[in-house]
Amino acid sequence: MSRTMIKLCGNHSFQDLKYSVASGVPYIGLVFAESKRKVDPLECSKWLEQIEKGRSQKYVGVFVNPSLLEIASVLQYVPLDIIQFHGDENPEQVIEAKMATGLTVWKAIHHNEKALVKMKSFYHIADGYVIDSKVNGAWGGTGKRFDWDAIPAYQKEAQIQGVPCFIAGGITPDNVSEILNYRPDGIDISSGIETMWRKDARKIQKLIEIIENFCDNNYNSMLKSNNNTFSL
Ligand SMILES: O=C(O)c1ccccc1NCC(=O)[C@H](O)[C@H](O)COP(=O)(O)O
Repeated sequence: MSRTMIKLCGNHSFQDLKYSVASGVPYIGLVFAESKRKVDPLECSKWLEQIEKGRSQKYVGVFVNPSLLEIASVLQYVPLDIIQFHGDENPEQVIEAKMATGLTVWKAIHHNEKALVKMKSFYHIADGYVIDSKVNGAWGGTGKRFDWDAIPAYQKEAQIQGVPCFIAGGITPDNVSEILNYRPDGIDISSGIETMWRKDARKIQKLIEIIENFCDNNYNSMLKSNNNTFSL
């Protein structure tokens, strides 16, 4: 059983970034769309210069319906590894950006009755998905969860497409155990690791401990049920 991946999103200060990078999670999110968590590319590049991230950690830039120019103006300063499209971009726009930048692209899909059809339209285009809640007037970072019973259908579609599926929206250290029972490839969290809009090191640590314990326990019970033993 593979570990659930973690993306800590919406880092919008030097201190936020330091906490998220130090946690060792594989994905660090930066929002370049209109939001109270929006970061300025130049300022962000100065923070990043002072931070040594782990070799395998990746920076994910979150955009909402961006033009190519907008993406380029961020990439000029910030060495993003992944572009996350969090608006209502169509497949053509995502292909165009993917070709122009050569970067990995993730597509956010907002949970609703048409979401699976939308997800299918990004087959062979999106390199990963973030399934999020949609709240009027906000594209993301709302702290609101959707009906998690819908998760298996999204996971199944991502599996067919051979790409990872992150679940977002209202996840917190207090409810993450519940979502782990759905075995998501990854979780994407912003509000749930904040206190007064700033990343909270204690919440991050609690989140990671819960996920690591859950994954280790499941791995161990899987070994037991397969009757596997290690010999020294
Ligand atoms: O975080 C934002 O403010 C934001 C604004 C506009 C588009 C996307 C945004 N966040 C994207 C994310 O990947 C968040 O982690 C995701 O929406 C979950 O947020 P939360 O419910 O606060 O954990």
